[in-house]
Amino acid sequence: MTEQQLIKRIAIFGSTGSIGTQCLDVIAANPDKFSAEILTAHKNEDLLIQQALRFNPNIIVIGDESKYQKVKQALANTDVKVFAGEAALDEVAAMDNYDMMIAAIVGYAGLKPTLKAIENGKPIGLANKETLVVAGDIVMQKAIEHRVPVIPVDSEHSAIFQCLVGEGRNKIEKIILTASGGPFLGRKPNYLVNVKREHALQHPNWAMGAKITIDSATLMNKGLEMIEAKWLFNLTPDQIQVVVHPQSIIHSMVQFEDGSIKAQMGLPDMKLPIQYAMAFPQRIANNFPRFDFKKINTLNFEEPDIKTFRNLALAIEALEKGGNLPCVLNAANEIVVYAFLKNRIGFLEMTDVIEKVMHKIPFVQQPTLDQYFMSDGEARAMTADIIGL
Ligand SMILES: NC(=O)C1=CN([C@@H]2O[C@H](COP(=O)(O)OP(=O)(O)OC[C@H]3O[C@@H](n4cnc5c(N)ncnc54)[C@H](OP(=O)(O)O)[C@@H]3O)[C@@H](O)[C@H]2O)C=CC1
Ligand SMILES: CC(=O)[C@@H](O)[C@H](O)COP(=O)(O)O
Ligand SMILES: [Mn+2]
Repeated sequence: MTEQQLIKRIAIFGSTGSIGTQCLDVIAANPDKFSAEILTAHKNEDLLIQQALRFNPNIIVIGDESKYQKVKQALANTDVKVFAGEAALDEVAAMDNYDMMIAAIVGYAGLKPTLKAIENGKPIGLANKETLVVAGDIVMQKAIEHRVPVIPVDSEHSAIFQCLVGEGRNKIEKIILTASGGPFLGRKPNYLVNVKREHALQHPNWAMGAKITIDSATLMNKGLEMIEAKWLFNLTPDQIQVVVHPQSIIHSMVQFEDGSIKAQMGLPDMKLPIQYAMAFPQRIANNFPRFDFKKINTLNFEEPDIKTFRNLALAIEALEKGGNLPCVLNAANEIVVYAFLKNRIGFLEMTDVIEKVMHKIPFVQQPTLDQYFMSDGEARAMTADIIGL
């Protein structure tokens, strides 16, 4: 954003998703502060067209090339430029016509455009945690080289970020990531063996896309978030603790060297961390519902059951060993979640398959970006093969 420009031009990569649509809600509520400059979708061309007609962005990208003609025709009477295909995401991320990227694509597909935006010097509002799980060392190193702020959108990491504002060089003793526990909190394997996608998609506190909702049900989401936190806040694995907090009111906490703990709280509503990342370092007044201590007067905390929810144990193993193991874990997880959503694999089988893949793909201690890409491809192929996809 130039000094004269008051409006921050936002590029939403993944505008048709849960985060993307809420980001557009924030833009719609603050037309004096933000505009939607770039919007991208993968398959949902109808919603992308609607968004383009409403927000009049400069550029849109439809990932699925077979939908290009339909989108182009629908916007024939507008000035919106339409691009299509995976490569277009990288090309558009490398353009100069926006001030901040909101990285809201789900999964590994978000990595390359986010890297392009960083190389292009654009600040990132990062929802796509998989980007840091796959190649966190390279992504954060590039962000430092290009002096690009990576501001977390993920609610827990936004909470930690907010707790750290004003702390300067004060040392973190540990962070405490809160986990809702998902829809199966307290359940044991004899119950989980039979659960189906419809039940697993019922998150108790958050309405989110399908992939992250299944990750929350298996506790893989919290494992991915531990790895995400390591890279965002430069932490060692023993500085990252997970606590189950079923109400999702405390979004996470930081404990400092003197033992003092800071928490960030609020009702579970992703518009708040999205807006915070977009407006940082300012806070913007809004009419989002407020947390009322008189209405919810009990906040509970307990240890995560990693013997039952073994995905979290696998993610901790990947966090501790590092190298390409988090990338392999992520790739295998993306495939098993896809298979579970298609009713091709059971809830507990997901963990067994991920474990096999993690222990079969050759370990690389310090991968290059190309080696991360290769590990991702090998892990996906092996996972699909084991499942029989
Ligand atoms: N939802 C939430 O509340 C939270 C989400 N996050 C993270 O944010 C990210 C987005 O999550 P969420 O919004 O729930 O996901 P959704 O599934 O709701 O949306 C995903 C978005 O990515 C697009 N997309 C999917 N696959 C591809 C692909 N291969 N190439 C390009 N674009 C693609 C989709 O396009 P289309 O719909 O057109 O196919 C859609 O716009 C995830 O990494 C998630 O972990 C983090 C914290 C909270
Ligand atoms: C909203 C958000 O950030 C999600 O990642 C959320 O935290 C999922 O909840 P749990 O993984 O704690 O169930
Ligand atoms: Mn989260």
